Amino acid sequence: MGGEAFNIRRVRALQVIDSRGNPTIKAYVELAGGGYGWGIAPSGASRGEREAVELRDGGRKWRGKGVSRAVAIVNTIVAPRLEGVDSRRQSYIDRLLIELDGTPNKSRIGGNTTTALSIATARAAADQAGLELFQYLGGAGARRLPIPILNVINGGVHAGNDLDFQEFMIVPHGFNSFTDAIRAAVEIYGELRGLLKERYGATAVNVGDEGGFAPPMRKAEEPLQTLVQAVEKAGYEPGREVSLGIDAAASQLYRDGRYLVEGKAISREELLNIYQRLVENYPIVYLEDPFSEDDFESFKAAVEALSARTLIVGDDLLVTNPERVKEASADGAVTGLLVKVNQVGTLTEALEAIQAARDRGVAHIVSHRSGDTEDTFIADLSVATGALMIKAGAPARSERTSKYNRLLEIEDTLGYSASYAGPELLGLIRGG
Ligand SMILES: O=C(O)[C@@H](CO)OP(=O)(O)O
Ligand SMILES: [Mg+2]
Repeated sequence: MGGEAFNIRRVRALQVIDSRGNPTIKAYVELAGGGYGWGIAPSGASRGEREAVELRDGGRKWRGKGVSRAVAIVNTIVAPRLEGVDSRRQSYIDRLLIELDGTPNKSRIGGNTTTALSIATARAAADQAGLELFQYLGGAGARRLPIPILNVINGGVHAGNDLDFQEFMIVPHGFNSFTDAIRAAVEIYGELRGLLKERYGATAVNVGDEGGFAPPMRKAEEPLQTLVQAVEKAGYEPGREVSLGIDAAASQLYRDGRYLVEGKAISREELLNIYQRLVENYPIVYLEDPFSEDDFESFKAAVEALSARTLIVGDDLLVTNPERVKEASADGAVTGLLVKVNQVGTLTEALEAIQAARDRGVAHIVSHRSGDTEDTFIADLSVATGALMIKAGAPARSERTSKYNRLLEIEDTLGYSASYAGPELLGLIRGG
């Protein structure tokens, strides 16, 4: 196949909408040989302060959230620079975008713009090569399916209830395949719906941004207890087959050195005590952003106190930034990295962050955003990079199920050569 076939012939962008009904940018890349790719930027609500900036128009149209400026930047400034470049040179193209932007946080051309372009480029090159996206990105070794961690009870800024912590997840690890894990998750989700309806009435099973329920609960014990019941009712063993996870998204709870939990401003030590109690009483294996994005010391304390039982994962703390990952991993502030391409803005930088984590024995978890779309790129990315887990919301709402469905398809495509990360989880935590 001639090298020229991979050259970029045309780059375009368009305004589309995400799962919250906000505009977002979709980029298209066409190659000389006919290869074709697209990518849509997702959008977070509980954003880290150090994330790449989303470029938005302001004003009255599209409720001020339009991305027509970002679209215009692609069509007039970026497109001429990328045309003629070999689409397989992902890192060169991403560097070009970084240089075109020229700011440390991508505020000029927008992290949303670069994310959509970066994904579209990878997809086009894979298409031209005639490879599945996960195989193009990950090679022959990419055949392990990640553990889905499903946010089934929502709180924090993702829901209108009084739960302080943002996400309560089920982690179906004790299975031999991704397919079996998803089946269990769906069964548990169904049992949970029944339990909540019985207890709180029909409105409690309205769903939050990520497809999870948002029942009128207050204390963290309530969702955890209910989840254990739902796991048991579905016929699975809590802790052995299905464990639990929390994303506290604690930056959202942080005010002047204290954390607002259950209506009180508590100290970091008191918050750590709460986690300790929860981890002792419930089969929690995943704890994300237990402290604020500036509270490195508390993350370290959490790793010391809790890492024999649960992963301590940095999201807002690390913002998928390779330098932050190096620092936090070397310092023992995390045992897990949450990966969101749009937090840093390019695929190349996200891959660097993953490499930095891997080099330091830190597991990585590929993640969606609370405002997401039909783009299933993260499913392929998780398999390509050998992620331990994927966080993609509840098994409801198509922008969430599309990721799980893509992984079901990948497992099917791989056939006998597929493996599942689940059975390794407990050994990995206990051993580390
Ligand atoms: O905090 C998180 O981990 C994410 C995704 O669940 O939320 P958001 O996209 O709003 O940052
Ligand atoms: Mg988070």
